[in-house]
Amino acid sequence: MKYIVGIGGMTNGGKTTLTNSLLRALPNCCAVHQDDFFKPQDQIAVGEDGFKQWDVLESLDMEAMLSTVQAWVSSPRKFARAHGVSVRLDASDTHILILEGFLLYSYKPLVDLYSRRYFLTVPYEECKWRRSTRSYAVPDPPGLFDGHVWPMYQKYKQEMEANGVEVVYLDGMKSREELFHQVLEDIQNSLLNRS
Ligand SMILES: Nc1ncnc2c1ncn2[C@@H]1O[C@H](COP(=O)(O)OP(=O)(O)O)[C@@H](O)[C@H]1O
Ligand SMILES: NC(=O)c1ccc[n+]([C@@H]2O[C@H](COP(=O)(O)O)[C@@H](O)[C@H]2O)c1
Ligand SMILES: [Mg+2]
Repeated sequence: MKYIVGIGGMTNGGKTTLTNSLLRALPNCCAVHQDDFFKPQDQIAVGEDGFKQWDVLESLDMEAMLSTVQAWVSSPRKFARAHGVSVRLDASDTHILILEGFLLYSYKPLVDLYSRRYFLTVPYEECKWRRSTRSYAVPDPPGLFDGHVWPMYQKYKQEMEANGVEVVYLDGMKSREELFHQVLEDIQNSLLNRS
């Protein structure tokens, strides 16, 4: 069985942290990180607001991300081997792929592929604070969070809801351990119901 999990939601909600814990715990599990598909800096548009528009779908090479997912779908074993994930021969024939990123549910060709879509959120103040402690490959210029990051987050989330995309909301204020156990149990239950 092939099972695709989305760990989506806002920037600094805790997506990458949660994904790394799940990867260690789930058998035959690979991950694809949306952050690996940002286009080069010189291809990122500059908005009327003067900010580079990192937080829009057009700044990501989503076709390349889709191809990567399709490669996993066509052969999860080959994909796992190529990505250094050991395939457990004793485990049932279940293969899991985690897609992780801040715009997972806004790209039409991917949206129906998920078996389960999670969406991490934290309150505005917490998000802004966590973001201020991060160092991205391209550092945030002053004012980016309020001028670009937060408005784009709200826009895409509203679109997702208007399109009726079903997600399981996760409270990113819970501890790392609590979130990990909650999602691990939920995935395990969902797998049991399918088998
Ligand atoms: N459950 C949590 N509670 C408190 N801080 C967290 C939690 N999960 C992650 N963090 C911290 O928040 C920041 C963003 O986490 P990260 O997993 O990189 O988020 P994302 O990938 O969603 O941007 C990091 O400094 C991380 O250590
Ligand atoms: N990885 C990069 O090349 C890069 C560059 C500039 C901004 N970012 C930021 O990365 C964020 C998405 O990643 P997180 O969800 O892990 O925060 C976006 O909000 C974007 O502004 C990433
Ligand atoms: Mg991340």
